[in-house]
Amino acid sequence: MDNSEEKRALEKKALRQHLITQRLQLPDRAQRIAALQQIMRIWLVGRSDTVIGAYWPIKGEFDPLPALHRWKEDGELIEQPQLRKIGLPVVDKVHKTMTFHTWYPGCPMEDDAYGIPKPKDTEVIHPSLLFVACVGYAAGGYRLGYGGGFYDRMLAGLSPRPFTVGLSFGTDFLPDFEPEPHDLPMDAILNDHGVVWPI
Ligand SMILES: Nc1nc2c(c(=O)[nH]1)N(C=O)[C@@H](CNc1ccc(C(=O)N[C@@H](CCC(=O)O)C(=O)O)cc1)CN2
Ligand SMILES: Nc1ncnc2c1ncn2[C@@H]1O[C@H](COP(=O)(O)OP(=O)(O)OP(=O)(O)O)[C@@H](O)[C@H]1O
Repeated sequence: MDNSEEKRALEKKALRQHLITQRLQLPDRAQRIAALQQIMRIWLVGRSDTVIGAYWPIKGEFDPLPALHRWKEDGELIEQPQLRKIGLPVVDKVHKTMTFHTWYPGCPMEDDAYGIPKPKDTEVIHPSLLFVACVGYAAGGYRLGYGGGFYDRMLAGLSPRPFTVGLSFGTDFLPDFEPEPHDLPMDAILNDHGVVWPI
């Protein structure tokens, strides 16, 4: 790493820390969460996916699982022939890879190498739609994550790629974010105000 790259990495680290602290302290967190739950549910009505990937929330991330669980139950009401499935990420810290495994409420869980709960011994699934947690987001659908590069690496190796939807709070917008060559933009970004990408 040369000096300018090192400076950039340190700035990104500080930015992540700032955004995570701000997110944990949001004074109107409950209202923002309620708004984004509604927005997610309405957005999902227009989609025909049957397998959706999401995440187990950490560090004050928005929790996508209540809206997805309702989406799953709605599928049973309309008797969608193929049962709807929800998956959560399982990471391999050594090879830096990520797969998705079935999750259901009450599913046995265990901690992954980063201390994030993951489904224990459930089947691998291949989501056509992925909800992705954002630490920050920017114009063009760009996302700042925790710095593992798991989504970029996984998406770069998938064909066709799943449709990717970043979930964020309005306070996480980064007006000056400069994407790096490996950054793959999200297909859409939702926050507590609605669909903010594409605009
Ligand atoms: N809830 C949730 N689960 C998720 C993700 C996510 O963003 N949110 N991921 C999305 O990818 C994957 C896990 N990604 C991770 C990426 C980095 C670190 C991590 O520990 N990073 C170092 C800092 C690295 C750096 O800044 O250079 C650290 O925090 O010490 C942990 C998990 C899969 N599961
Ligand atoms: N397609 C790829 N192939 C190999 N390495 C990659 C690829 N995409 C990203 N990386 C590496 O992953 C690391 C982290 O990237 P970045 O800082 O963009 O993470 P992030 O998107 O914020 O984090 P995350 O996706 O884990 O939440 C970088 O060092 C980058 O070189």
